[in-house]
Amino acid sequence: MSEKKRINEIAKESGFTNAELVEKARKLGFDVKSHSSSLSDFEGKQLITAMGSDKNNHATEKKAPAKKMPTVKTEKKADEPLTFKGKAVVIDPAILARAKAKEGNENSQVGQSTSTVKEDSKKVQIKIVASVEEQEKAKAIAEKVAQTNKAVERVLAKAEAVSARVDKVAATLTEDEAKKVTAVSLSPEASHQPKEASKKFLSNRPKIAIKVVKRAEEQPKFSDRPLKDRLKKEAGQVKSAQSQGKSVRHGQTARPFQKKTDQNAPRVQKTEFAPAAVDARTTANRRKGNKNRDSNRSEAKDNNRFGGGPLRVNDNRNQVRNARNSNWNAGNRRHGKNNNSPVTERKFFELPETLEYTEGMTIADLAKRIHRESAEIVKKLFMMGIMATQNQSLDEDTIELLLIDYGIAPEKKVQEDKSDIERLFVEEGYLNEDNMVTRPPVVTIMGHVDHGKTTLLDHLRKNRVNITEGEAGGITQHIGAYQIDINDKKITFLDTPGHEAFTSMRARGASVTDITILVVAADDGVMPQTIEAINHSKAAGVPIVVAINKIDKPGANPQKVINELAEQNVLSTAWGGESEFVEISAKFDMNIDALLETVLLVAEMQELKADPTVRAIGTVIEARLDKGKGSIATVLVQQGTLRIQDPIVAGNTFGRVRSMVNDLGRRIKEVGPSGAVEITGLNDVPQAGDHFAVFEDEKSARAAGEERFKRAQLIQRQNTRRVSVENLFDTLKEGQLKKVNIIIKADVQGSAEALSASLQKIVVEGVAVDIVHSAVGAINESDVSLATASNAFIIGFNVRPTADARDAAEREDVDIRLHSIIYNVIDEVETAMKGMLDPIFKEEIIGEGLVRETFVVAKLGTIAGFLVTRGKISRDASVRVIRDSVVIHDGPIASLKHFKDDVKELGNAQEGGLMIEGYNDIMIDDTFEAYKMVEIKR
Ligand SMILES: Nc1nc2c(ncn2[C@@H]2O[C@H](COP(=O)(O)OP(=O)(O)OP(=O)(O)O)[C@@H](O)[C@H]2O)c(=O)[nH]1
Repeated sequence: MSEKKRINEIAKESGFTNAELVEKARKLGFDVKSHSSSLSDFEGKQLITAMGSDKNNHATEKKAPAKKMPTVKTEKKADEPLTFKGKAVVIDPAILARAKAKEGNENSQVGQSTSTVKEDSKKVQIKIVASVEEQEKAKAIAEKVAQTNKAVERVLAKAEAVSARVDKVAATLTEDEAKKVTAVSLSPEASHQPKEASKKFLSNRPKIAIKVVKRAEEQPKFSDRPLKDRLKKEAGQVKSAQSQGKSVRHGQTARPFQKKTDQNAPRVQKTEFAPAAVDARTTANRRKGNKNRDSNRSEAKDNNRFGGGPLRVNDNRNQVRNARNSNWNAGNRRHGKNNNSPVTERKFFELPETLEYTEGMTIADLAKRIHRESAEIVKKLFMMGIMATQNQSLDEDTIELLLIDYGIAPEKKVQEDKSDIERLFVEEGYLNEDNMVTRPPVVTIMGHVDHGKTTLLDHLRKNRVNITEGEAGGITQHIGAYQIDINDKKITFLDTPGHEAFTSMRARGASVTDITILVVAADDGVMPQTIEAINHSKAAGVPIVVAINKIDKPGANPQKVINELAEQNVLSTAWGGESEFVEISAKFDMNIDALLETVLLVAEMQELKADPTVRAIGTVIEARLDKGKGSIATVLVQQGTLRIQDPIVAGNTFGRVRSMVNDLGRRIKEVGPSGAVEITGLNDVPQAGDHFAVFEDEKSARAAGEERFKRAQLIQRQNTRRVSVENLFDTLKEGQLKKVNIIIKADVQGSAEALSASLQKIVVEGVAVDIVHSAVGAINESDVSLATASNAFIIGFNVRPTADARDAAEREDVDIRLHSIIYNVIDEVETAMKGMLDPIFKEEIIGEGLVRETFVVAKLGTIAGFLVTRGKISRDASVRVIRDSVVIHDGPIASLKHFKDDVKELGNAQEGGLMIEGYNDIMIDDTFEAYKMVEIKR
């Protein structure tokens, strides 16, 4: 059985190509289609034989490479990985044969190969030498490194390793690149290099050269080319932009440039493109006014990077990032707050000529208004002796001082003080004239003790209050005030007899009384409290209706009362005076109607009007705290109408009217002018005499109430200054007083009158003395109360204040002057009014001492060793030296010592040393008394 073989198998075995064999087979007449066609054993042999005869025809040409190649391969195997044209070769005899045949065909220069190899080897050597020469620096470095043998060996070893790596890299390179790289050592020609050449190659450290060559070639491959291109392109853009006169944004041009420059292989780019970059940057800088210092700094960094060497690519990249950041930063700063550009100077503002200020402005507010720094104002205030911080509120005086200092005319802004409810009582425009209606008079009953005030009030309440049927058993409630009807007209009575309430209310600035009924008992006549009541009424400018009471009594003498009242300047209209006189009997209801009609008449004369349409304002008559209901206040409505749920401010309290009860105990929903009601709903208890006002809403009521409370506390702390002889002149100077109010209390009427007449004669420009009250008797509480209400001071002539009055005066800070010589009184008041009152000092002896020893100290003087025999001797006292009962010296103490220590004072029975200022003649057994000058209150 003959075996069959495929042509490709024969080709493998014979070393011929499939095509050759197929072609030959066809020529021999075998039936073959391709290299996979089969031939019998015989045919195969025939084919080989035929091929063999052909081969012989070209023997030299083909065999030479065929035989040499394996040799080369063998050599290669020993030393290096098998490569062919720089590619790894698989060791397969058939492929090798085929490849060889192919190469033979391509070159057809088998005979010349040896010489070519030789030439190439020379080239390689020349090239190596050349490259070594070119890389002198590298050599130098290598030589330095190779100063020790070990180092040289290490370098050589490294070179070998690099060589191996180069081979590896070359294997992966493209054919062209491989050609370049292996031109030195890896070309097929080079592979034919003898071993000696290889050794020589190594000894000359060709690998280092190769390394350098490789680096030089790699550089452009990885970064140089594209970067160059980009740089060229962008530099071109910059140039073209410049040439077109376009503005080149720094951030757009300089930044990309930096990036390129940094990534580039150093020298080439620097020399080639730096000028363009500088141009671009210069342009940008010029446009920005050279503000961008950072960009210059980053430029310097760039320059430094140029010297960094090609191997620091990554480092450069980082720097590029930094440079980019710095550029961005620079760009941002241009727009941002941290601009490094020169600080813009504050625009100068002229000071205003006038400035409308509000009290309580802070320094910062003021600084803003006058366009000056707060610090400047703080400094200015400091120079003026005022320590303040910029957020501190300034008072009116300080603001005005400051503005005047700046040359600005201060103008206080008139602000509506919502918390100032008092203004509503005097403000024009709060009331509407068109809505005005007649209102009932508010009457207070005053008079001396037991003259029948309470009897009259009770009688009026019980018999005149219009109690309708079914109303609380006809019993009126005591709420502090009530209203009666008489001839369809109403009269409001304040239910507090005496003048305490009257004065206390007046002292609080409230003036609710329209008419005073002065009750004088016909059987008793004018008594001290009658006079006080008269004076109170006069001081308040309230008309008096005199009720001569108890005319039913057998001993009643109305005429006497009229006469006495005339002495007090209370004259009947029948006598040409201003007061109405009515003779009554409160107890027996005589002439009460006449009294009430007289009151109404007087009221009519007064033309008492009110506007019931406005929000209510009025005065607190009484107030108390009820355990169940809380704060309860009786308020007298003076204007407007008070309604349930009204937001209200009363004194320093606030709230909403929760309930209203009238004098009949009836719950009502509203009350008009001159009506008195008891209200609940206030957050605290107001005081009698406090004003109240209804607000538009609870919020503003609360705000006003709180503000008033705050201010009241402040005033309390400031301890309100009352007029006294000491501060009289200052008070007059401040323009607060046009009248000096004086209350005179004397031992006898004659003295009081004489004093009163003398004081009224004092003439001080623009000021008049007003004797508010002049009476006989001790200074009592009522005098103090009147003095408080009238801002007066009291002169006691040969009289003393009662203990209560003294306490009250101290409490209310009322000045009481006690004298026994009229001239002294007049002199004091006149001096005070002229502001010439000198303080009075009194000598106060604090202690005595006895000199027991004297020591003379050079340069110092005589020191007296002494014993304190009475009281104490203090350092700040003066001493009077007494010898044989005669005062021989009087002067201040220079030093006081206890043993060697300086002391402030020495007590009784203590010993010490003493020096007297300017006196050294002190002797043993001299005595001395120590005294101080103490200012005494007048
Ligand atoms: N005969 C007579 N007695 C009267 C009259 N009015 C009052 N009285 C009596 O006088 C005394 C004192 O009367 P009051 O009403 O308490 O006098 P007051 O002024 O209120 O006295 P004080 O409350 O102490 O200030 C009482 O006993 C009354 O009865 C009157 O018109 N005729």
